[in-house]
Amino acid sequence: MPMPTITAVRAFTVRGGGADYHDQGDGHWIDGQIATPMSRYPEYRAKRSSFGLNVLGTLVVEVEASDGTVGFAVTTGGEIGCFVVERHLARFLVGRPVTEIERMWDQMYAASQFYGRKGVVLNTISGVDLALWDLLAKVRGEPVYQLLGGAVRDELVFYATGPRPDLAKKMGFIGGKMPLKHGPAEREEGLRANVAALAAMRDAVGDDFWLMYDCWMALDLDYATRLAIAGREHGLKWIEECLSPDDYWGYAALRKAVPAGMLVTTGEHEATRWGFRLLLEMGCCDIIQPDVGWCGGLTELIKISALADAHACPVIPHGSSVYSYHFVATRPNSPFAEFLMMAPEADRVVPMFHPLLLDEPLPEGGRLKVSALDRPGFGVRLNPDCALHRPYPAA
Ligand SMILES: C[C@H](O)[C@H](O)[C@@H](O)[C@@H](O)C(=O)O
Ligand SMILES: [Mg+2]
Repeated sequence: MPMPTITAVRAFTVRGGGADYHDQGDGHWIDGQIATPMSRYPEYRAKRSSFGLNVLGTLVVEVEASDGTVGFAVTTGGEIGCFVVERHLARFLVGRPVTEIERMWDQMYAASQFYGRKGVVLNTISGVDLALWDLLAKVRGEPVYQLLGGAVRDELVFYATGPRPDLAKKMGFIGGKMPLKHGPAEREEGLRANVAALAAMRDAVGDDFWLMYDCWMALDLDYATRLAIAGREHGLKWIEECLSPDDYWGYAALRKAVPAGMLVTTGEHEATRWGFRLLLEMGCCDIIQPDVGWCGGLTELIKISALADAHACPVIPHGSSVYSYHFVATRPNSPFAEFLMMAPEADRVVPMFHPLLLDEPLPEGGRLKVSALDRPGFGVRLNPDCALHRPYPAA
């Protein structure tokens, strides 16, 4: 039976949460003081929105097939992403059978290599790829994870990211990853405050609950090494994304410098099998954390994950709601997942891409039954109350 073909591709942007989950407005922990590469400039230290962390906004990609089925996905990409989709990538989709995801991915990547390869262009390709997987799975009437080889576990278990691991423990999560507050520009006083905050949280959660620091590219090798050594006595399980994503050499050195038993993790701002090949072959980290909405989509994450598995390196995707859940359910080397606490005080479980997606499944007791994913596609709907803007309608 011939498969439907793609008849239309549409790209929208939307503000206020959604896939650009850093776009939260005032009073949310995720826009509080968190160390970043911009923290060396005091005027950009208090809030990450001050230097534009939320500048892109959400990209919504819709792909419609000849039988009327519509697949969609959301990622971080905004108007730039809309331009790339409608003025460049759509030509590789329209007219193609919904099954030819590999061909469409290869043409999107090869055709944009002269200006893409990573960053917002790979975010955009990821968004298109996820929409294609949503469309194909809907045409076949199956959840995406069933197209990926089926579940290898009955439930997903999550660690929680946010400033309140003490609350996350009470909610049943297996660990808590805190954003690092102070960077090297705040010198010894800042380092002591980072360690004191970890020590206080360790006292609050007890010895067996995982505690991690997310350093969001803010550190240098010396500072990261000293933080890791100081964190050891407080049971710091892993130290995440300490350095620039381009400093593969620094990560390789850091991994040799940290105390035995402490893990070095990174990857959320890396893209494609080639970027992750560098991380793996240079011995940069113990866990890779690709974001399926940024690394190239599911089509690329399948390749990245197989490469990591050959290196015995776990793949714990950066939190991306249903888009990572459907993947993690199917991979033995993805034994747990990340859940970003998107309530402003990190004190309750709310949908990660709130308010943009309806039917987003939520962990209960820090766990999510794979059966909660048993709806066609990724199993979510766009919230009709969220105003979508289409800046580059098809010419
Ligand atoms: C909490 C971190 O600062 C980032 O906002 C977060 O998106 C990312 O680094 C993560 O690992 O969740
Ligand atoms: Mg991170």
